[in-house]
Amino acid sequence: MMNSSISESFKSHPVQLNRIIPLDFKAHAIKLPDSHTWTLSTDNPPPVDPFTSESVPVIDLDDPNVESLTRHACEQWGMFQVTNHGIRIDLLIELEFQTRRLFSLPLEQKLHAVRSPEDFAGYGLPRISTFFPKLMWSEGFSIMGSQVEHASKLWPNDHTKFCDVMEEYEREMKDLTERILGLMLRSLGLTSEDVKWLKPKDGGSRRSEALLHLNSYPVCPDPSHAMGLAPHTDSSLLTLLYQSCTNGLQVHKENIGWAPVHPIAGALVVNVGDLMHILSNGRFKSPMHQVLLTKSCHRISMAYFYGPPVDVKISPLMNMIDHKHPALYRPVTWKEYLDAKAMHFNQAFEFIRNDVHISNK
Ligand SMILES: C=C1C[C@]23C[C@H]1CC[C@H]2[C@@]12CCC[C@@](C)(C(=O)O1)[C@H]2[C@@H]3C(=O)O
Ligand SMILES: O=C(O)CCC(=O)C(=O)O
Ligand SMILES: [Fe+2]
Repeated sequence: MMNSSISESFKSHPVQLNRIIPLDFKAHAIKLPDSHTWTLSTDNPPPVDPFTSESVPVIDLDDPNVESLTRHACEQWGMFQVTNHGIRIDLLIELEFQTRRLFSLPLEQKLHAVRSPEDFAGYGLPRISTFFPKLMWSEGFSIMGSQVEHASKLWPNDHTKFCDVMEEYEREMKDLTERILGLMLRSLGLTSEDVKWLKPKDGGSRRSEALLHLNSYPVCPDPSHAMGLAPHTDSSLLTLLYQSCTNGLQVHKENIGWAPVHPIAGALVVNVGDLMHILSNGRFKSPMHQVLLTKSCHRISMAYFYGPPVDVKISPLMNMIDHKHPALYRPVTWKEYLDAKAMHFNQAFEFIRNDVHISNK
């Protein structure tokens, strides 16, 4: 955990404090400050009508056709919701309770656990805030393991329950993410032999890594001129998101535009990450998504970013390559990819494309 890909990437690309420390949202509940006023482009088509058009697929993990449904969802959307995933509803309720408990603390108390410029863990603005002139109307808390140091700064005598819940959720997410990852790979015709790195032998540094990130989007005085989370793709292999019951998440789909991801009680959202896009040689898309705000609901969400062990190079899988489909990307570790993202944001793929960097031997 000390030398994780994520921690190493933050060390190489520190974040300025003015892109870490959130606003006191409660003190600005009446008027949106200029620092948070976005000129939102009008070239997006209006959001699709939820009753007439296609929406993000919902897959029952017990469905006999689960593999082909998964492949279709990953090729067409890069995102789907899963039900019958086996995560206990009381754990999800407790997770939401602890998350709301954290974000409802006064700002000065949350700042006791603020991230430092070279660290990924703790309280602060989304990392992608460095790429925009205006700030987003959101705050977050990043966890790897139980994050006792930061939690005990928030609640000096009363952090055990928070840490226990987060740790239990991380354990459950790890198993479920690996199960869904296996499903995605089988749906592409791959066997466990093809992806041995997925289940590395325990011990040493060869362990998959993950980050649990809690997101909070307070009620906003002027939602149409503010941004919850700007359009981005996830820098993971796979992200599992619990969005509780508030609206706001949208995913971008070719020929459709921005489509809302309607909350379904107890369901989890699965998001294809950039590394899965690379592994599948572009066959599975890592989709753009964003979060818009509302005037009346304080949205929270919990995103579990799953990635490969620190020394594994991710590149298009052999089975995805032939003379018609040459390898589009060169091999990268997760750290190298996070660094490319920290420098080039949504253009990161361009920097690891084969035709840009190396000539094929
Ligand atoms: C493992 C990850 C995933 C990161 C980068 C790194 C650590 C921080 C993560 C997030 C969490 C919040 C949304 C996001 C968009 C952000 O701003 O910081 C994520 C980002 C990404 O998916 O790129
Ligand atoms: O809040 C959400 O639903 C989206 C969060 C997200 O996209 C992220 O954390 O990467
Ligand atoms: Fe995301």
